[in-house]
Amino acid sequence: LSPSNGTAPTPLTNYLDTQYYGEISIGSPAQMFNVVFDTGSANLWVPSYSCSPLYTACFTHNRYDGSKSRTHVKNGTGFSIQYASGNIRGFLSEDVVVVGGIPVVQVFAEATALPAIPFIFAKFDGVLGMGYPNVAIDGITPVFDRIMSQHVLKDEVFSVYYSKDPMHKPGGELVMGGTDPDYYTGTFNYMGTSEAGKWEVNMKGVTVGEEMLFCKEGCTAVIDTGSSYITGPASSVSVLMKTIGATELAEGGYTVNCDLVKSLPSVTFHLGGHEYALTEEDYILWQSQFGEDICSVTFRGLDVPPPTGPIWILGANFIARYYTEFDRRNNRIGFATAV
Ligand SMILES: CC(C)(C)OC(=O)N[C@@H]1CNC[C@H](C(=O)N(Cc2cccc(Cl)c2Cl)C2CC2)C1
Repeated sequence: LSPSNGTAPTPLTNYLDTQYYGEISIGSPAQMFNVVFDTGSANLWVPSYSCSPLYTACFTHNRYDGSKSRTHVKNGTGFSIQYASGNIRGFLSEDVVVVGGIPVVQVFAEATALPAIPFIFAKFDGVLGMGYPNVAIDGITPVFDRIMSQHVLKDEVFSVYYSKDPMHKPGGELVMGGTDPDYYTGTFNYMGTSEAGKWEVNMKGVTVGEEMLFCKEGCTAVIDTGSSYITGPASSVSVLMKTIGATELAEGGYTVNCDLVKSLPSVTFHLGGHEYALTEEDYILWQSQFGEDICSVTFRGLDVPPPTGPIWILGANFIARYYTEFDRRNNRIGFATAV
């Protein structure tokens, strides 16, 4: 722990503004893993040493070997996660997990089936869910809950900074127990989570330029540190893309003519009585490939079926603009302007 102030920082690496991950250790002696700290889920999983060689994605990542850890406790219960992007299967184990210098005895999943799509593209090894316990598969107590019950944190909160500047070191920071004033300016605006058990809030509307076009009767916004982009209902996003003159690519992405980027409108999210605007700098990913510029739009259409949906998911590109505090003590989320 940082001396006496009860906060525990973990530096994050930024990969292409789409994957932000930090290092944890599992086992004794420590086996190191890069994980996404994902507020949209609540389980910890890493690739397993006993992953079948059929799964290439296991062999391009660090794998946990329980037989090499003297603090490993066998469990063996089956485990699976159905992501929108692919499922993961494996089994449960228990061992000492160290996050930000804080050790916890944690039940986690060893993945033995890791689909190449999408995990061959992942720079991280696994996922550490920072969601509420009731999102946790198999009712496993999440890591942050185990850390809170040790009463070592100053406040029962964690905060996330995602940098957009490739030169800026580190690429981001997770702070457990508080916030890091080095990475935001001004004050926090808070809003209650819409249902006690998820990192989501009520959104009052989405404005493009000066006109409120979407979510006019109110809707739900999920603040998801594990998502790269902003997603909204497919119909709304396709209208939004038409409004800004974007064209759809095969795999669901959108691009705009780079010459038009500077004249693009702001997209503003009305949350908790405040307006959170993203300018074209925040939502256009400008890449030069083979000498030509590609300007992709970091919005995606995604239809989440009721009762969960329809929802908007505010991911990394939103968090990169608005430093976010996730407050478990008061069941609220705070935003401040990121530096
Ligand atoms: C219902 C439940 C299973 C809990 O839902 C979730 O877990 N929902 C998760 C919500 N947060 C994003 C997660 C996700 O999409 N990925 C895949 C991913 C994201 C960005 C970049 C890459 Cl390369 C990848 Cl592979 C996990 C790595 C975080 C799903």
